[in-house]
Amino acid sequence: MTEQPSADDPSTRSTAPTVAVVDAQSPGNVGTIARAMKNFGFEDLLLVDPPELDPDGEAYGFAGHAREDVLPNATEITFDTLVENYHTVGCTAVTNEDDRSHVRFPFSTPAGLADRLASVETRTAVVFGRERVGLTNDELARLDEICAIPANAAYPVLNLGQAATVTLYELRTLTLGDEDTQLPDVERVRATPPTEDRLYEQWSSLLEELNHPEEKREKTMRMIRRVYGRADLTEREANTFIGLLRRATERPDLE
Ligand SMILES: C[S@@+](CC[C@H](N)C(=O)[O-])C[C@H]1O[C@@H](n2cnc3c(N)ncnc32)[C@H](O)[C@@H]1O
Repeated sequence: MTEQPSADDPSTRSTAPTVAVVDAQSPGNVGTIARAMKNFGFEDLLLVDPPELDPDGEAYGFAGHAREDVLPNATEITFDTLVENYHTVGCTAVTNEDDRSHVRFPFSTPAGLADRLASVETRTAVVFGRERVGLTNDELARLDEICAIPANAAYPVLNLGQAATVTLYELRTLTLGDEDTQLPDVERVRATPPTEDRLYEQWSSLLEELNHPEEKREKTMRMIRRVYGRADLTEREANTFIGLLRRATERPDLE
């Protein structure tokens, strides 16, 4: 682990948020967070009172490819230096039982935070707390803002690694462009109006073959249009339905 940074350290000038963990306690949690950081394009990990990170231990075992960079480059920092040098966002569960004038209010969701941070160039640290007791009220009171993941009111407290993963997933828009994610950019070819017309004509023919009652046909056709309208069919899907409907219409046992 490297020494704590000075305010002028160029490695900490990135506008992508830094991730900070206060007293992570379990090395496994540090590894899980480092891996989530690598998955979602975050590089700078700050650790306040970190546990021992043995290269043959859980932290490196859980970190996946982050064992090559995020984890060995993690920096130890004091809480004081963290709050002095960063715009700090404290992540904590918030419930209806919390006093509204309390240090947990007001709060953003991770998605709201991502939107807001997109338009500011502040050196931000997203701060997570201890597995057992989270961030203390005294610590939360010293942070600039609060972020809470909306979860089940009956049990909104995620474990540390999960909380960091969900939060960093939402914040990925600050670090990864579309071209940086692995999902292929497959062009979705919507069914063209002439294909849709052929689809509805084929349905009409089938209703005819089925001797569907005349007085119901208009309503039935409207329903079919609405269903396909909501389904937002691709050209290929529409053609598959046309083929199936044609085969159904031409079945000799319908005559
Ligand atoms: C297991 S939790 C700590 C539990 C502790 N009893 C508390 O209520 O803060 C560990 C860390 O995960 C994060 N966390 C857990 N649930 C969260 C939520 N719903 N929203 C934001 N952060 C959360 C916080 O950073 C918290 O300090």
